[in-house]
Amino acid sequence: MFKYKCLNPIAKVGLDLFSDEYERVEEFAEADAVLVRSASVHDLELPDTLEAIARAGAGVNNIPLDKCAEKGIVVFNTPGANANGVKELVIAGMLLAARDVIGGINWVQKEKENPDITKATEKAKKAFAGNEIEGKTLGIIGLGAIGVKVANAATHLGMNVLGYDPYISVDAAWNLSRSIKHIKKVEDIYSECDYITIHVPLTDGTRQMINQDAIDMMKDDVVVLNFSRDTLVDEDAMLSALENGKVKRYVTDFPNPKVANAKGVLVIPHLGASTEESEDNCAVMAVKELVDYMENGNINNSVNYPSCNMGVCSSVSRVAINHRNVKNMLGQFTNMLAEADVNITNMVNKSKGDYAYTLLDLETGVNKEVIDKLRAVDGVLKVRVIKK
Ligand SMILES: NC(=O)c1ccc[n+]([C@@H]2O[C@H](COP(=O)([O-])OP(=O)(O)OC[C@H]3O[C@@H](n4cnc5c(N)ncnc54)[C@H](O)[C@@H]3O)[C@@H](O)[C@H]2O)c1
Ligand SMILES: O=C(O)CC[C@@H](O)C(=O)O
Repeated sequence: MFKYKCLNPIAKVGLDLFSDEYERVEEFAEADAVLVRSASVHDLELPDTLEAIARAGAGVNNIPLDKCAEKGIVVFNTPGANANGVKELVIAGMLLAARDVIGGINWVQKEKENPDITKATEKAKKAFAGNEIEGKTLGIIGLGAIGVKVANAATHLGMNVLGYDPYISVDAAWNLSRSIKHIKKVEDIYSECDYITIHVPLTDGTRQMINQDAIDMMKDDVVVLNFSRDTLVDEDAMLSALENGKVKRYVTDFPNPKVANAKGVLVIPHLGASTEESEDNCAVMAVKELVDYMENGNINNSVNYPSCNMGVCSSVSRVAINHRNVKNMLGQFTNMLAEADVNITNMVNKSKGDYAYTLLDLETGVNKEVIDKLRAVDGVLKVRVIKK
């Protein structure tokens, strides 16, 4: 029986994929597997029983990835599963920045008891006139699952689209419309675009990437959209730029006390992925990742361990070893098994950065003594007997 804990509400269509072998628990400390959306895991004590965390979403800045890796806890995310939901809200954000629909709707609410509202409308509406986005230039920083979808959609709205991503994946490049101009220097995005939208993960390298220097390079009246994470933007610099008229609108999906009531900022309460479709997609992908890891030891879409897949376990026994990516680990594992007279029928060893993972299919079962010996190897972080 496996125990799982949900740190946030997770869509039922995903949870329904857990078989009777899985029990939902209320205590984090009891869980073998955890599902999470935006709740922070940083301050939680990671139990020794915990094998895996699945982030039903893309951003993993709410999870201590290295701390988890050190404890042999594999962290998954669900790449692309909510990208369409975010794309649609980015397009809505651009339109709301271009046209004062919100000001207009607020005016109607204020005037809702006015019997002459029809006549008053025709006088008042000029205050809410705006611009069209067709023909304007959109710059996209980060051409991953979301950036590519925004780019392609914007071309269909008649925008000129410039894209910047020095680490673009082959898949993303294949999916990108040919009409998108590939930009090599991010400075060109800043200087050429009427709308700029950022779709990069929050890391130490991207934090505050939209800073005073970046804003200084931007065109007057630029609209900046941030559906990625608030700390990607130096919001003090952004608020000054709104104040002095350099930036026309800042559209953000991340309310905080600084922006919530600031003039010129359109603040959305983190709704990018809040669609039934995205929530379902993320939950289904996250649960499938956890089940395959718990039952077969396979790793798909991990952000702190390598991908590793040996399919459904059909051998007598399977053992998984999470370990550091250092030399002679495999040699020690195979020697120990040979000494215990255990034949390895299939084996995969993969690494990602400082961490590695080895899956071993065995012709016979292994006893506790051998498992304890494997656990004692310097650099081994976790040993799991997936099938006895
Ligand atoms: N608002 C929401 O509800 C919501 C929903 C999903 C994702 N997000 C945020 O959006 C981010 C992106 O999501 P995604 O699904 O597109 O992720 P993704 O991993 O598919 O794409 C991120 C892209 O950013 C690129 N990149 C990384 N560093 C860069 C840099 N310095 N300059 C330019 N490009 C860089 C990567 O190469 C990659 O192509 C997530 O990390 C998350 O923080 C927010
Ligand atoms: O779960 C959510 O609602 C937000 C998800 C989003 O921020 C992500 O990074 O995928």
